[in-house]
Amino acid sequence: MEFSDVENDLAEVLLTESDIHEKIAELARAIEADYDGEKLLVVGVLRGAVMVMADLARELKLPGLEMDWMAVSSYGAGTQSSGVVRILKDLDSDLEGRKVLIVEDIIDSGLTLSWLRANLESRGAASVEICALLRKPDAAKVEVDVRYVGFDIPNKFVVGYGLDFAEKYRNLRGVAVLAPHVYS
Ligand SMILES: O=P(O)(O)OC[C@H]1O[C@H](OP(=O)(O)OP(=O)(O)O)[C@H](O)[C@@H]1O
Ligand code: HPA
Ligand SMILES: [Mg+2]
Repeated sequence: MEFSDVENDLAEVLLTESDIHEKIAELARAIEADYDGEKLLVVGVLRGAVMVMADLARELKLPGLEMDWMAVSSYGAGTQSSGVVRILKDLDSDLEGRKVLIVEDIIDSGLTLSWLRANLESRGAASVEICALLRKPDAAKVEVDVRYVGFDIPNKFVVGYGLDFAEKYRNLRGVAVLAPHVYS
């Protein structure tokens, strides 16, 4: 879906498809350097991280790469985190002794990832690192130690490239600020 299809719902385009793909290649090179020769398990956080996970995993040249998925939710249909993280679908993999990289679309309040990292660490993983395409530094309620970040963005509700408002706009190829009239 192109921005022009939903132009009236968007206030501003922040990142184009090519901005994102350039950044994902950059992140992949950093990850490859850190996990060279190792068996890495990438964990995509459904549903927002589907696009980042699909693009990043295909960009990574790591022969031992495995992919698994977890679904958690803290936003429901609103634009504010409820602060309560629910597991909707758990991993299929055993994490004991594994090197794990959580792949996320966005760190907003940080509540989802700080909870998720602690949860995965408690399962005996050898290491748990985080890769997030977007981060809102001004929205942090808890600090999350992220090894790989794509872009720091303003504290505005954004959609596209996996990110939704009430399940819509996930299929936009870029990332845009949602116009306030859509949710107010
Ligand atoms: O840093 P936080 O404030 O916790 O927000 C970030 C999380 O919120 C969104 O997911 P959401 O819970 O809306 O579910 P979804 O991925 O299915 O859209 C987003 O995909 C992140 O997972
Ligand atoms: O800005 C956002 N947009 C969509 N989903 C989100 N989940 C956390 N922050 C956001
Ligand atoms: Mg999510």
